[in-house]
This record gives sequence, structure tokens and C-alpha cells, in this order.
Amino acid sequence: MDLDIFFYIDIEKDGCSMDKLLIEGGKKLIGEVNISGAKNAAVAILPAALLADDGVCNIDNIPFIQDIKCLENILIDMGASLTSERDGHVRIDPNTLRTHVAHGESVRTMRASYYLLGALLGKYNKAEVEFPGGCSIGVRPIDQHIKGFEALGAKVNVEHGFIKVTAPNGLKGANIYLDVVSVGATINIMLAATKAEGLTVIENAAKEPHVVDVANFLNSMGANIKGAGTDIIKIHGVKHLRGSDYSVIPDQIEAGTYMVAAAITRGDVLIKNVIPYHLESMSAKLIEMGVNIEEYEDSIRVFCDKRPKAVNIKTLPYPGFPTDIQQPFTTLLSVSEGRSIVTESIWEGRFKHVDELKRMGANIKVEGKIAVIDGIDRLSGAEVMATDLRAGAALVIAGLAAEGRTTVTHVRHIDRGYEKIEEKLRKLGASIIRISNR
Ligand SMILES: CC(=O)N[C@H]1[C@@H](OP(=O)(O)OP(=O)(O)OC[C@H]2O[C@@H](n3ccc(=O)[nH]c3=O)[C@H](O)[C@@H]2O)O[C@H](CO)[C@@H](O)[C@@H]1O
Ligand SMILES: C=C(OP(=O)(O)O)C(=O)O
Repeated sequence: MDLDIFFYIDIEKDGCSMDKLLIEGGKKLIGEVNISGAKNAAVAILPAALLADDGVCNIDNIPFIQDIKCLENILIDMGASLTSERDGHVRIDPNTLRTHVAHGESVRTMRASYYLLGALLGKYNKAEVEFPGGCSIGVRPIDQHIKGFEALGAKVNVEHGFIKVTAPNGLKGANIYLDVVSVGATINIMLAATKAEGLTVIENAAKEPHVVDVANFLNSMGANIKGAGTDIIKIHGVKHLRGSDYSVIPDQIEAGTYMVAAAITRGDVLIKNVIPYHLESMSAKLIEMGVNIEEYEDSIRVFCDKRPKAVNIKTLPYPGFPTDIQQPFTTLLSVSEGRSIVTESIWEGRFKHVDELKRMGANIKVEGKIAVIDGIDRLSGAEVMATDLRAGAALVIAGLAAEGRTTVTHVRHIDRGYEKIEEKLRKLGASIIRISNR
């Protein structure tokens, strides 16, 4: 039975109104999908643009997602001028910025508001930012960010829910060895050190494509950053940064999500506007599972005509298998042939989707960081809750493959990081609608 388009008001138990996705499973995904700009690059590049001493930044390939909307609202509240001339474009004029303080619900909701600390510290030698939010996937400390700011000569205090950072005598380059490989700390230190006096060296730096993208953007503004993409990044401080034109890299996790969706529905999808090199850990796993992959210059075709085989996965910092795609892959493994073991080594709370997948019949046992998955023939549709962004994506994928109807609630988590997910899936032939109360 196909879904009819309908509309009704729904108020969740906690009093907040929320959207739901209704999916009628069992349709093969076939066709082409365009991948949007990378969330985790864009959310750092917008704060980085504040560092321009003159001129404006024109940034393209900005994804149309809730985290970006939140960030834009924060920047506008702080006085920056933001306009857009076309889809995916943002023009930021930071010359009208009037404060080093960022607060409010948007700051508290999203993770990446922490990049305002590095950007404002680099610009004004001071920053006050409310504690960030983001996905509830485990303890999310920022001790390595703080250690980096302190090494550059800043004082850091936590008061009344704010992180306050000041460097009245300016920032001075330093050697910083990160105790853990942290994307956020690497980027935040880079932002702060870009205009510090002298040389900053970050050792044990994160190597993710979004780290490289932020460094490339800062260099296009006149920064002198070398080594991004390796585990030693060298930042020679410069006195002046200017506005620049830039285009954000494609989102490797959104691409990975459509790769998994193609495989689980035994479909045939050409995933466009990607950098195939960034997808290699995911492509390799799919090939190991028996899924067909063809790589082109800026697209990748994923097609599958038989049941995928079980594999083991361990999440690791780049170039390892990304934690952010672990949850969608868990869904695929839940209907693959045989037993798979998934080890989540980055976030201790990133198996919340498993309880929801069990409602759909999945046979998964979680112990600490490990999930043991015994593949079943088919999931069955049920009402399930998106507990976080990628859990939501994992449940949508489950719904696409399941027998009957799946309702995914708490879609606001998915909207944080996926542009028009139901529209993109519908164009590929999925039967999916949003029940909206807006
Ligand atoms: C907005 C954004 O880009 N979010 C991504 C970013 O989150 P985020 O930047 O928060 O993640 P990190 O790379 O910093 O965290 C990696 C690991 O380091 C630990 N840690 C981190 C910082 C710190 O000061 N101390 C510390 O111990 C964390 O607990 C975690 O175990 O990278 C994660 C790892 O690829 C991704 O899952 C998130 O999607
Ligand atoms: C965990 C994620 O995002 P955030 O760090 O913004 O919560 C993610 O993108 O999967």
C-alpha cells in the first residue's frame, strides 16, 4: 500500500510539536541523488569567516539544514550581516559584528557553536560562549580545546554555563600535543592560532576532510596553515585576514547514508557531487559485503542485487571508518547474512538506535562498545524514535527496507544534518512522507 499525502497536527508527550516521517518499506531505490555540502565543514567555515579583517566571504555549497539555520541566527544576533543570492550560497560580512559573546538556545542546541570560541578568540582576543549541545552520543568533553587555548596564552573560566576565554596580552604560538584525536579541538585551535604571534604546531591532529576544508578556507583568506590532513599541522600566525570566495566540500556522511540506503533496498543509485576518495572506508566495507560500487570523478554508483554479507566494523578517526556512519551501517548489517561485530571506539553512547531497531525485529546485542548483530531476513515496520541525528538516518534506512509501515518520530534530530531527506528519497522512488505540524 502506498502512502497518501495527508496532514495533521501532532503534539508529542513533552508538549513540543514535532514532525514524523512515515515510510512504506520495500521499494528499491533507483536513480540519481545530489549530495549537499558537508555539515561538519560548513559549521566551522561560517564561524571562520568572522576572522576576516576586511572584505566579505562568499561561501557556496552550504547545506540547507537546521544546524546551519541555528548558526546563521547566532551570527545575525551577534551583528554579522548575512545574505544569500542563490541556493547554497551565504555572503557574510563580519565587519558589522559587535560582540564577542554568543548565547541563546541555538548556541546550546548545536555542537559546533564551540567554534565561535576559537574564531572570536582569534579575532578579539576574547570570547564568551554558552556551553554547546549536539547529539547525545556520550560524554562530550572540551578539555583539549581548553588546553589548546591555554597553551596559546589564554585564560579559560567556566561560569554560569558560559566558557569565557581571554588573552589580554594577545595569543602566542605554541606546541600543542592533543591527548586524543579531536576534530573539534584541532579546528578550534587552528581558528584561534591563525592570527597568533609566531608558530603553532598541533600534534596528533585530526585528519578528517572537514579539518582540511577549514584549513583551505582559512588559507584562502590569507592564513598560513600547512599540514592539514596529516597529524601535524603548522600554523604561522598572520596579522591580517581578508574575505574570500569558497565552496564547501560534499558531505561524506550524507553520501554514505545514500550508499547504505541503495544497498539495503537492493537498488541502483548514482550518488553525485561527492569526492569518492573521502568515501573509501565506506566503499571498501560495502564491497566486502558483496555490494557493487563504481567510482567516477565526482560521483559513485552503488547497486546491489543480492543479500549483503555480514562484516566486522570498528569506528576510528579518519582515514578509519567514520563513527558518524556507524548507525546506518548497523541497520544494513541487521539484515545481512551472518553475524557482524561492530565496535564503536569514539562515542560510548552511540548504540541508542539499537533498541529502536529491535522494535523492528533486529537481533542485536550490545555490550559496552560492542554490538553483536545476527542478520535476520527482514525488518518489520514499527513506530520508532530518532534519538539523535544518525540514529534517525539509521531508522529511516530501516524503514525503507522493512515490511510494512514505519513511523520515525523526533525528526528534528535528522533535520539537524540532512537536507530535504524525504524529498531526495522520494525522487529515488521511496514511499516516504513527512507529517508536519507547521
Ligand atoms: C560538529 C562536528 O564536527 N561534529 C563531529 C565531531 O565532533 P567533536 O568535535 O565533538 O568530536 P571529537 O573529534 O572532538 O571527539 C573525538 C573523541 O575525543 C574525545 N574528546 C574530544 C574533545 C576533547 O576536548 N576531549 C576529549 O576527550 C571525545 O569524547 C571523543 O571520544 O567529530 C566527531 C568524531 O569524528 C563526530 O562524531 C561529530 O560528528
Ligand atoms: C554527531 C554529529 O553531529 P554533532 O557533533 O553536531 O552532534 C554527527 O554529525 O553525526
